[in-house]
Amino acid sequence: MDRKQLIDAVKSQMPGKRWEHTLGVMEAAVLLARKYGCDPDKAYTAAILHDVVKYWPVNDQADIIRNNGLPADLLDYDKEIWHAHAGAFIAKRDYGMDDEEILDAIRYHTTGREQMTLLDKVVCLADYIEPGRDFPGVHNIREIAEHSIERALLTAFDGTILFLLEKGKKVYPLTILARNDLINELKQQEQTGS
Ligand SMILES: Nc1ncnc2c1ncn2[C@@H]1O[C@H](COP(=O)(O)OP(=O)(O)O)[C@@H](O)[C@H]1O
Repeated sequence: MDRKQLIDAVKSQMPGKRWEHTLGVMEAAVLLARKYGCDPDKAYTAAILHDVVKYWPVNDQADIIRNNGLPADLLDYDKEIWHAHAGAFIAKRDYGMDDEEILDAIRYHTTGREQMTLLDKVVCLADYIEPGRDFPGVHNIREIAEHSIERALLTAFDGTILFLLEKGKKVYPLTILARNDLINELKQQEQTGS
């Protein structure tokens, strides 16, 4: 499948509004990749695919997780996070995506994870700050992203965690682990002056 075919195929899986969001993530991911030094092509491809199953019925997303050995604990948390893991599985099965770095970036784009790669960070942050996003605090995260991808992502995760706490919802622990890691990374950067 070439790039154009991939774009057309993924576009057909979602309503126009969500496709506009995907276009925004593609744009933001390429800019972040260029700025922070990871492969813009991989960032672009991961961004195309990141929400591929977002608009599939949630029962189908749950079945993908249940029937293919994906982390079953996801199903104990908000269904909003299922599409990332299910999406990585479908990207491989139905779209022939076999680049593990790209699959990881799709898989962890909503929750993050420990030891996030630069590509993981780029796609995850692009999802938060793409031009169509308009939630309280997004301008601040965009500004921080001008000088630190780790600090911007930390601020974004803090916002998501606070949002979930305020709503009385459970927090999938991977986001806490991702946050802890980012704090460690920032501390290290401070110590080494990088
Ligand atoms: N660690 C987590 N635990 C539970 N829910 C989470 C967690 N991280 C994110 N979410 C939920 O997922 C939502 C993210 O969805 P959204 O930004 O629409 O994802 P995407 O852009 O990938 O479709 C958040 O609003 C939040 O409700």
